[in-house]
Amino acid sequence: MTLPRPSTDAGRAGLDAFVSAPGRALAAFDFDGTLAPIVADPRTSAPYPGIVDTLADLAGLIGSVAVITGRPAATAVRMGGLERVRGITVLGHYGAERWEDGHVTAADPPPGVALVREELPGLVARAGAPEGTWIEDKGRSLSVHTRRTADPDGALALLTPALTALAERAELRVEPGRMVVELRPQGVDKGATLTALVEETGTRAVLYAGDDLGDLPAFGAVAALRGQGVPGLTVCSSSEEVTAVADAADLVVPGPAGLAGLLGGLTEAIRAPGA
Ligand SMILES: O=P(O)(O)OC[C@H]1O[C@H](O[C@H]2O[C@H](CO)[C@@H](O)[C@H](O)[C@H]2O)[C@H](O)[C@@H](O)[C@@H]1O
Repeated sequence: MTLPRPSTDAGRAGLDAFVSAPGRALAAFDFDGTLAPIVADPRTSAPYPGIVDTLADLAGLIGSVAVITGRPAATAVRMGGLERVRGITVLGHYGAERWEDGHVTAADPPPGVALVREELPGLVARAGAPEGTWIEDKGRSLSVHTRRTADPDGALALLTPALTALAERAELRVEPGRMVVELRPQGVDKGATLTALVEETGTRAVLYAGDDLGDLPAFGAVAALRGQGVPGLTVCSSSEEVTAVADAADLVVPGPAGLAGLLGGLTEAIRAPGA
């Protein structure tokens, strides 16, 4: 299997460094839209067939593997069967939660989350949310999904002003995503989380793959790490729903299926260098 060629010089250098010194490489992945295909009902998400086995193979060859997700850490582990990947770190809620070896550590959520939990159903109803709008309560954040409405973008446009006002009152952050708006605690994002993990693990080459706007801070972190002498590769799991991520990536693969191919190619390239 031939490895795809990143479109940027920095991405090519990142890929070369990753494959040539795998023992100090970190591969980190978003979950929904990256490891798991997008589905209409978030409660039914599942990894792309075979991708977790491929990830487990790769994990045995490189320094560190992580998933950094907007989901609660334990939810991503359960939905993904990620406990099968030896040594994996799963950072949930953009890094506010950490799952390792079956244990979750996290600080308490700020009080604004309880305020949003109380007020969100009434606010969504008063705003005239169309049928199919769904509130996902993730414990330390809440998301309003519109994918199952007749006009998801229109529903988001209708609801976002009121959601933004509620987030301001609750001192929470508004996180836009694929047919979803999330109200979540401030002070953490995937970029800071990835940077901290790179420092903690002594990583010398980093790969980050994502598909949505919430992944762009991690792409920014890879760019900043390059400036500090850590080569890196950003990978977009592409969709027609979000083009900004492809625009920012060194390498674009066609969705989770394309990522599965890339992971297989990396595994082969590390096992048989120069083949
Ligand atoms: O950081 P991620 O792992 O990508 O999580 C981001 C959000 O993913 C989920 O929503 C998205 O995936 C759903 C299932 O495919 C889809 O129905 C929805 O439209 C997407 O926005 C999840 O439900 C959210 O809580 C996550 O924040």
